[in-house]
Amino acid sequence: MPKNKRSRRSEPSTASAPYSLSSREKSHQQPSSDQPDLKSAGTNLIAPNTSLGQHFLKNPAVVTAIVAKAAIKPTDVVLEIGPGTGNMTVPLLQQSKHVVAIEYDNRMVREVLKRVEGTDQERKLQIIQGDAIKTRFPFFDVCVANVPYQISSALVFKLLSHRPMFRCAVMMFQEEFALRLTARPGEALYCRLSVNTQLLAKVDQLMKVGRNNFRPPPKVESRVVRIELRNPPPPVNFSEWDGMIRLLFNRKNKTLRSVLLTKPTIKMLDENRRTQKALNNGNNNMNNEFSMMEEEGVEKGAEQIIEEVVALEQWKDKRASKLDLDDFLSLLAEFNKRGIHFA
Ligand SMILES: C[S@@+](CC[C@H](N)C(=O)[O-])C[C@H]1O[C@@H](n2cnc3c(N)ncnc32)[C@H](O)[C@@H]1O
Repeated sequence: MPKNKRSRRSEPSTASAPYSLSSREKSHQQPSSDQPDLKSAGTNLIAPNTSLGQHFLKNPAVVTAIVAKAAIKPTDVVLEIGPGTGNMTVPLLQQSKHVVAIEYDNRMVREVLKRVEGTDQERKLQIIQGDAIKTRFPFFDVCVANVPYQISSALVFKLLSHRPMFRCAVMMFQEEFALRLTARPGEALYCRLSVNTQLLAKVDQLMKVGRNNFRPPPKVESRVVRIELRNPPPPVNFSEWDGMIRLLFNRKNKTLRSVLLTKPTIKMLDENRRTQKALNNGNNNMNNEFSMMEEEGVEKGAEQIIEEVVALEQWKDKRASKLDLDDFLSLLAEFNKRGIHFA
């Protein structure tokens, strides 16, 4: 989908011109008996606002496949982000106990409501109008989303930290974003997003979805992934972890030594060290790492400690682009042991 900036308009836009279907699109919309009827979606009456990522799924087979991958149980509460005109909302309602949908555009909110009005599904649907990133998520078992690609990253991080844990999230993303989620060390797409997501969740690639399955077609191909949070979560302070990963992936192909031994990084780590020390002194904890180091008269600055760590055999000449989760976890432990903290 387009890489436009997120639009944050105070007034959601209204349709300026009818959006009519080409005959090819019409033929795509013929539902089979076991597929959702997307014809009643009314998307042909509303001009899609592409700055809100409004590319609606028009192929009922894709909708059915996504909903099937979510393996929804009749007792489930489903969270849908960006229901649009409700193409997925209707089958989700049919299979679950309750659907909470968060939609930014009030034209879409009206459209979904219109679609279920007077049906058995009406009482099972709750729509929240607002920005999904700023909205507090309710309790849910499964999340299903075909979202504007400009909020993908914020949404993934929001889901990764959501509690209580949910069973899974089945989500459509721009192809490259989806591939970043599962990229492995040494692959070109391996990045901070890959490492952070894989630390906190298991991600599976489920299917590719071509541009022509959407109306209007986005500029890029898409993929559907399933995200399952690791339970229990890894025993790591995430802000500290992310502080280190963010630094190292700023220049992922440089050696750890050259990324960490820069003036601003040393300054920042020394400041963190002083803060940590003040906090620890405030807590009057005589057993902490600083008081032990002071007693031994071995207190060092961040620069010296970084030199020491990156000279260790396992880190010598290593680059973030080639390190895996276990490597990063032991690197962080190595620094923490010496009183260096990244947050
Ligand atoms: C790609 S369309 C998908 C519509 C529908 N789920 C489908 O598959 O046909 C994305 C939807 O997300 C909505 N949206 C955009 N930004 C949003 C945000 N920040 N929070 C919630 N919904 C948003 C758009 O208005 C649009 O209806």
